[in-house]
Amino acid sequence: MNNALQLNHIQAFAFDLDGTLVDSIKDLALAANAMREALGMDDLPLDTLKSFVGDGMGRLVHRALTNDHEALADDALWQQGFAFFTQYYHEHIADYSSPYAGVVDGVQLLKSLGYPVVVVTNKAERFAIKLLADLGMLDEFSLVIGGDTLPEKKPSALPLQHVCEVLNIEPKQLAMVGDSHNDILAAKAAGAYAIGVNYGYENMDDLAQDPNTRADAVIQSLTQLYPAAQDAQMAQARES
Ligand SMILES: O=C(O)COP(=O)(O)O
Ligand SMILES: [Mg+2]
Repeated sequence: MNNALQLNHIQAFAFDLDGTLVDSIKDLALAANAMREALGMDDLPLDTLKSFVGDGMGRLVHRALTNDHEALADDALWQQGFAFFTQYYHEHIADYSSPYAGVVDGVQLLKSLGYPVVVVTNKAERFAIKLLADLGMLDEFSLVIGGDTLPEKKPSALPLQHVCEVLNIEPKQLAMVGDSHNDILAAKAAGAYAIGVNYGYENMDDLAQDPNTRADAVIQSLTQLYPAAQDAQMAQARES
């Protein structure tokens, strides 16, 4: 059981990209299967490929080539696969991808209350920027941190610590909203507030079984953040 949204100390919101802001799985899966076909392999089912997303494109290519979550492909095969995948995916990044219901409104409502909103994704930065730009969403975010922007990616605390430095806030004043264990682990490692979404690529009920990957609160739509943020701002105004 997760707690109700409690945004009283929150000054800014960081959003994960794949599985949280954007339903990108079909384009990722088509690119992974196009790569496999180019290398003479059969297609993999969408659900299998979905379980391979979340640790960046390098890992996705290893997993898609080996059809295994942990295995690493042979180096030369990986080089070939990665080159094919990145070129194909860059060209087809937004063929089928679109923001989830509630995302555009949810983000705009938070901005209307004055919160900075940023993106913290494990997707490589240039792909994250292209996807957001192609969907007309890039200008909503004051900062986009990709999986290769800093020396470490989620579940490391580093990307969220960096966001806090840039925004000049304390980690406990940042809410991280995501769909995967990496988002929750990163939030907890940084000391930020971890909000899970229950419509993405990982199952929040499964993640809640382990205290380390249990979100502080789970939401069905980003629009739910608005009334909770309004309440928090009213409580803050009463205190000051
Ligand atoms: O590219 C990935 O592996 C996942 O990206 P995400 O961090 O936006 O979910
Ligand atoms: Mg995600």
